[in-house]
Amino acid sequence: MRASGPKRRVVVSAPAKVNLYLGIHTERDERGYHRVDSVMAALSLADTVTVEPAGTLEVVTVPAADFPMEQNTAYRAAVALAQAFGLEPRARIAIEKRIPLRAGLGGPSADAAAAIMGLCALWGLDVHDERVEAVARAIGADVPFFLHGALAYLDGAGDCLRERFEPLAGLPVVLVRPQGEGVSAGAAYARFDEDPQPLPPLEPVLEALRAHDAAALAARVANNLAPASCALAPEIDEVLAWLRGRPGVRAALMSGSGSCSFALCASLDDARAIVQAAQAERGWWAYAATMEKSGARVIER
Ligand SMILES: C[C@](O)(CO)[C@H](O)COP(=O)(O)OP(=O)(O)OC[C@H]1O[C@@H](n2ccc(N)nc2=O)[C@H](O)[C@@H]1O
Ligand SMILES: Nc1ncnc2c1ncn2[C@@H]1O[C@H](COP(=O)(O)OP(=O)(O)OP(=O)(O)O)[C@@H](O)[C@H]1O
Repeated sequence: MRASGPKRRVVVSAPAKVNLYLGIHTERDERGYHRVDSVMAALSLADTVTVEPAGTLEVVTVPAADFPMEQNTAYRAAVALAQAFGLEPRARIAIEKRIPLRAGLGGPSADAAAAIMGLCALWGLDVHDERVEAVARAIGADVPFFLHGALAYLDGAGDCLRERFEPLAGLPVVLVRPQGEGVSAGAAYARFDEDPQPLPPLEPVLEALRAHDAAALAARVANNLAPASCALAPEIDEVLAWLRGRPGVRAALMSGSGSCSFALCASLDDARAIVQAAQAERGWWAYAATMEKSGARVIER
């Protein structure tokens, strides 16, 4: 029988997300962060984060990152978590990357949430402790979502949980990211400020999710950050127009700050056919995902 107490090696799944609704307000908080209404869904596309004890703090990624380890959200999360609890951040964190970067799929945030979850298990901390929540929020606006489940509405800076919904687990979602640099979230918000867009209706989206109604949801998804991101990366519009003309697409929308877009599909076969066509006809990155039933979660310890 396994002894209770701190665990020795923990493997955590770090799922990507899409924003089914993103409404950016012009109002900002004391940090300069915009007020945001955000509805996010976790997906079956995921990084894998393995956390184990070590002499110092080390973060390695596969494939290797092109930026210093100290800038990795998982590294920053480990330092902040240890500091919040008066511990030394002694751990090795290995991240298998599958979620594309600068895509609006929340990869860096998911990795941070998974690292936090793994370190809590390793160090015997309660992941529901409010200090853990504060650490998550300090690392990135999307990080708290991944600690809270699979389908949720958040407000504040997009980091305050307001409502959780029964996951639409298994719902097919195809992801398509055009070639190019992608879009950084900060750049998209800065562009938004130059030409703020009206808020789309939020309540109909929440009603569709409360009713667990995927068809009603598809008619209501919206993102008012999309015009800003499309101005920075016009190829996003090309992807959206292409997606909307494919068989089986119920709705297509840019995720988060882009440059990845997604389509809610009638079937997984439709999603797979779209992946093939996106790769063969356009050379775009594409992935046939489904909605998940949980956010970041321990898969092995
Ligand atoms: C676009 C979204 O992904 C939608 O889910 C998020 O709003 C962004 O989440 P994120 O990548 O975790 O964002 P962070 O790393 O916290 O912030 C990156 C930058 O985006 C801007 N930012 C982010 C969130 C927010 N509510 N207002 C902002 O203005 C800030 O300039 C910030 O410096
Ligand atoms: N764990 C990580 N994985 C990938 N990139 C990371 C990680 N930690 C820090 N980064 C940095 O974050 C940058 C991407 O940030 P950005 O917020 O634009 O990403 P994103 O993939 O669009 O995610 P989001 O949807 O949360 O905005 C990378 O270019 C890299 O420099």
